[in-house]
Amino acid sequence: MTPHPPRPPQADLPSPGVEYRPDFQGRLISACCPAEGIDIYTFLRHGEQQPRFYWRDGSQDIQFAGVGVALSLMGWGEGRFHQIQRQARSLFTQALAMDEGPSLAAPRLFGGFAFRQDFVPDFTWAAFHPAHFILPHYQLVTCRGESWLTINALLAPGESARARQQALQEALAARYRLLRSLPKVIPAPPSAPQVEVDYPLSYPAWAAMIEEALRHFAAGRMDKVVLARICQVRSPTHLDIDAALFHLDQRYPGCYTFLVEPRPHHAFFGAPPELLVAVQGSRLQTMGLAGSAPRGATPQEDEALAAELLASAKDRHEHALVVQAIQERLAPLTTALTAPATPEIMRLSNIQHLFTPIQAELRRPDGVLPLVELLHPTPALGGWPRDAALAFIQEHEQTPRGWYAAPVGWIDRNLDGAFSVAIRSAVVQRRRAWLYAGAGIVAASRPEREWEETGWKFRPVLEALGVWRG
Ligand SMILES: C=C(O[C@@H]1C=C(C(=O)O)C=C[C@H]1O)C(=O)O
Repeated sequence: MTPHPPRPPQADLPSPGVEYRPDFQGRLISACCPAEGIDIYTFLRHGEQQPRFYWRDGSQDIQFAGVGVALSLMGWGEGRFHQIQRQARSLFTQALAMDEGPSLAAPRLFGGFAFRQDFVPDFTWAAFHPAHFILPHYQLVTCRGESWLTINALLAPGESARARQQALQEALAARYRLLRSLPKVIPAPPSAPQVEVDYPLSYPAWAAMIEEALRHFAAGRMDKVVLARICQVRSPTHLDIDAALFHLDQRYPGCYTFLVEPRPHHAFFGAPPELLVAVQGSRLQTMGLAGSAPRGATPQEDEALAAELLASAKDRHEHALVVQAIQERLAPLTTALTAPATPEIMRLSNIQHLFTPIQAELRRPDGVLPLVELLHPTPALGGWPRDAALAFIQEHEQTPRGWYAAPVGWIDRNLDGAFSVAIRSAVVQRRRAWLYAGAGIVAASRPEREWEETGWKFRPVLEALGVWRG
């Protein structure tokens, strides 16, 4: 008997029957129209019985929302980034070019990745996958006073493009009229007075995990690890995600508010301040964000806390590891890599951080996903060295991270896009929410201070759910 030839690496092979194939499932066809007068929260509320997506980049004054599914793309294991890239490329290169609107209105994929490639959905993350992107059936984009409504679908092999285009335009016009006729939704202020809030990880267990990390540092096995804990909220009534998003948009205007709800009532949302990476053509933007201090009660106190943070050797070290790792990973792929030598302060309603903006030009632009793969997780969410930190997290954190601290964002038809890291976030199923918050641990960390810091980081989502209790 001849021996079997060695198996080729599995990572990059298409999974037959699972990966999107334009010749089987159909080619992308879409139509768009200006959507003057349609408000994004009204659009989202109207779609609440369907999968929904939302993304807001405060720095660009841009909001995207999606409702329903024209196509789902998934990826598994080590090859998950490549699998999504390959499917997105076939989707957009094979798309039928009809009714071209402005690039703002063009079809986009929304989604993200689990923190780990070996993610397995558990009860909390039942509707999530290791990599999952959705081309929404309806998509609404608003940017600096302009808004566009887009309808996306797949044209089955053999189907008439002209007839389908006509049908899509009629459906789009009908949806526009319907959305215009609905009363504008202004989500009520968050309020959940009778909720139960608990923190499943006790303080002694947290302190023991940190002491163990300190022993690893002392033994020279690691320099930094980001450790997280969770907060569980149970409410007698449904938690109002739309109100939470609205609140986060108002309260954290510079952050990246997101919602990924792949199945109704399985919503993952949050308002991270941290961009993992944005790519447009050859232009790349990212940041180092690590090192945290509370906000002061007065402007003077705020300034004093910021000055203390900038002068803290522990926080500067924690921050420098992030900036160095990002620069090292990007260096071979980029030119004109710039990062100021001294961090700035990023001030949010609940916290202040050390922040280093980083820019570069890509030598061989190929969209955003290869950069997401390269950078995730930075030492701001994993640690340093990466493998040792990830192994430590896997062994010692008691709750799987799911999609917490992982990339969420969007991809456009050029495969460009933007991804934040899904922190200051929660996964919500009707009356229950699980919030995640982590902190970077280095040799000079103290368990009680890091416990307190994770407490400040729960605050945005607790407030957004109407639950904040000092
Ligand atoms: C891990 C989180 O935040 C990260 C950790 C920080 C820190 O340790 O100072 C700061 C910003 C984020 O990169 C979180 O919010 O859950």
